[in-house]
Order: sequence, then C-alpha cells, then structure tokens
Amino acid sequence: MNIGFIGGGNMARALIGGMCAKGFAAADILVVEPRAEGQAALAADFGVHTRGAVDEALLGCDIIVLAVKPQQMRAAVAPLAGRLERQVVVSIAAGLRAADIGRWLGGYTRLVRCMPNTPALIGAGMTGLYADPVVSAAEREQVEAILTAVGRAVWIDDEAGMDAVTAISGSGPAYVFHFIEALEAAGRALGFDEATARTLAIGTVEGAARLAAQSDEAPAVLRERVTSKGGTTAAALAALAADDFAGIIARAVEAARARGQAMGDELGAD
Ligand SMILES: NC(=O)C1=CN([C@@H]2O[C@H](COP(=O)(O)OP(=O)(O)OC[C@H]3O[C@@H](n4cnc5c(N)ncnc54)[C@H](OP(=O)(O)O)[C@@H]3O)[C@@H](O)[C@H]2O)C=CC1
Ligand SMILES: O=C(O)[C@@H]1CCC=N1
Repeated sequence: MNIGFIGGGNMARALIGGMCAKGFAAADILVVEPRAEGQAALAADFGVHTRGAVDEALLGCDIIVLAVKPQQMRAAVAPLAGRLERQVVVSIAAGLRAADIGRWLGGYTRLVRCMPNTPALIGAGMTGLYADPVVSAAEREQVEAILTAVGRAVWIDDEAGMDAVTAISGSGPAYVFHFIEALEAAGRALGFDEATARTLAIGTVEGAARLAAQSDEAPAVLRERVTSKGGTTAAALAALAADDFAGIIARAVEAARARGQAMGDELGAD
C-alpha cells in the first residue's frame, strides 16, 4: 500500500512520524510539499519520498491524504481533478465537507474524512473517521490501519459529527497543553523554578490520564477518590466550580464545533 500526502506540515509530520515508528515503510510514503526546506526536513527526519508538486507517482498511490489547511484545499486538490480512478482520498481538514472536496476533485466520491490529533506522533493519537457510502469495507479498513497505527480510531456515521470530533479530540490536545501551562504557571507563582513546576504539572496530567485510561471506573469516581472531605482538593474544586470550569470547557468546545461548521459553510460555498 503506497500512501501519498499533499501537505507536509504539522499534522502530516505527526502522522508520518507515528506511522514510521510503527513499522510503515518510509519508502512507501510520498509527500507533496511546496517548500524546499519542508521537503528536506521530511526526507531527513523520516526518510520519505518528497515532491514539490503533484505528479504521476502521487497519483499512483493507493491512498492520498489531504493534509493542507482548509483554506488551501481547493487549490491543493486542483491538480488531482479528473485524474483519480481508484485511489481513496482522505481529508484531515477541519470543517470541509466530503461533498465539497469531491466537487473540487471533479465529482469524485471515494472519500474519507478523518480528524486525527498531534499525539499521533507518539502513537497516542485519537481519530474520528467518516466515509462516503461508496467507500468499501476493505477501503475503510486500509484507512483505519493507518490511523490505528498511530493511536485509536472511531467511525462516525453522521458527517456533521466530524465537527464535534474536531472540537473534542482534534483541538483537544491544545486544551490539555493549556491546562498544563496554567498548572505550571501556578507552580511558578508558588515559588518553584520552571523545571520543577513543569515536571510536577506534566507528571500529574500524564499520571491522571493514564489512570483514567486504565481504570474501569468513571473519571468522576477517580476525582472523588482524590477529594478528602474538607481537604485541599475540595477547596480547589470549589474554586473551579465558582468560576464554572465545566461551563468554560463546554463553551470552548462549542466554539470549536461552530467554527468547524462555519469553515465548512464558508469554504464549501466556493
Ligand atoms: N494541527 C493539528 O493539530 C491538526 C490539524 N488538522 C488539519 O490538518 C490540516 C493541516 O494542518 P497543519 O498540519 O496544522 O497545517 P500546516 O500549515 O502545518 O501544514 C500544511 C502544509 O501544507 C502545505 N501546502 C500548502 N499548499 C499546498 C499545496 N497546494 N500542495 C501541497 N502542500 C501545500 C503548507 O505549505 P506552506 O506552509 O508553504 O503553506 C504546509 O506545509 C488542516 O486542514 C487542519 O485542519 C487536523 C487535526 C489536527
Ligand atoms: O485548529 C485547527 O483548526 C486544527 C483542527 C484541529 C486541530 N487543529
């Protein structure tokens, strides 16, 4: 199975890095990336083939992953229009709907939308997938094999759900990094040096996430187990509740979902 990428930026690099670490052959991966420095870095870091533009080798790939920014997509897929026959095209772009990408491709429907996230780089990705109904079960399995090589994957039946996946797990690592930043800053404010504050913050988030992942119990139960009556955690959780922590997260996620939907509306209207 040859895999082509159009766009070799942050997310493509996370996927390719994760794939290579999991045994995908770099020689079977080809990346179209306009910038010479980007091409050189991809070749040096992963050993993949690179190109400056779409060519026959890219068209010869079994799976073509579209990994450009949503605003770049229409121009990026123009060289493919009318030249696809059997390839499965996988878009990782936020917001853009399969029907609009298919129209830009000259009426192509063998399309999968997927929303990965950057922890794919270390094999800990979380991906949502949606396939056009014409995509066969075998083709879905091929695409799923790429994403499960770099983490976990779930299929979404209703394409509108992809904007929700984007808001939860696509953008989600940024929320967690922001939480780590805030916890580190709080540690600094309490007098720790940067290295100590960062170690405490990252170690705590990593340990709690691993415990939540490995436990049969719900996160709420695990939270209660930390919270001694009248103790320190109860004081902290009361402060979070007073500032509507859960509501802040809900509003942030809804802002991301709405932005994905709006991007799909705006860019797809072209
Ligand atoms: N970053 C993330 O966490 C996630 C991103 N995504 C999605 O992944 C996509 C890419 O995002 P991200 O990797 O962050 O963006 P980047 O800007 O890092 O990567 C996009 C790359 O595509 C290149 N490019 C632009 N135009 C073309 C073209 N015509 N042909 C080939 N390559 C082109 C860009 O080059 P140049 O810089 O010169 O423009 C750039 O290197 C987006 O659609 C985003 O919604 C999905 C999940 C998570
Ligand atoms: O911020 C974005 O639009 C992309 C999609 C999900 C993560 N990054």
